[in-house]
Amino acid sequence: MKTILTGDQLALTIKRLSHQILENNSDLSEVCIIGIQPRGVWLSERIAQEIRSLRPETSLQYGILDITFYRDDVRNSLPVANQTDIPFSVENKKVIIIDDVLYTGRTIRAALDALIDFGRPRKVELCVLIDRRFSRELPIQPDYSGKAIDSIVSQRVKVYWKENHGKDEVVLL
Ligand SMILES: O=P(O)(O)OC[C@H]1O[C@H](OP(=O)(O)OP(=O)(O)O)[C@H](O)[C@@H]1O
Ligand SMILES: O=c1cc[nH]c(=O)[nH]1
Repeated sequence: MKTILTGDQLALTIKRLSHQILENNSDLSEVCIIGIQPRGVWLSERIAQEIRSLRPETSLQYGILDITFYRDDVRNSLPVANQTDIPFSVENKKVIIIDDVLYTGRTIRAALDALIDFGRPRKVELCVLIDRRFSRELPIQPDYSGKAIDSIVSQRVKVYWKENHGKDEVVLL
């Protein structure tokens, strides 16, 4: 096991990603942040919280999206859906999709399909905490990346969150 990000590094990375999103989007009224269920939501909530504290005067459009029934891969177990909550229109907005790990790109492909059911965004960007680069099976790349790592198929990135696991840490198993 190798630590990719310690708790302190993770906190700094989340701050950086939030600042980069603000740097590229001065007008937050046109922006929607959407966390991918289940694991992307831990990250998206932290980023949304950070952006709200940096821009307390604006109300951030924040939602969560389940992609279970849009996946193109067969799972061994019965699929269990999570909640989707997008209480605003994405029509003509800039949507920033947030997930914890980008590996093959299939989750994000599914997320794009699921998102389109809510309208036609003007632009969609992708923000991930860990980019397992050179592992993609689809032409999908992040616009905001916490850390890009090299890894092999037998490895797995695991992201631990205080709220769920009692600690903040990212490891490569
Ligand atoms: O780019 P991809 O290959 O789609 O992998 C990335 C996804 O994998 C993880 O989810 P999850 O553990 O639910 O998916 P997995 O079982 O495919 O790893 C992670 O939270 C990402 O959503
Ligand atoms: O390493 C990986 C690959 C896909 N999903 C994860 O959560 N970790």
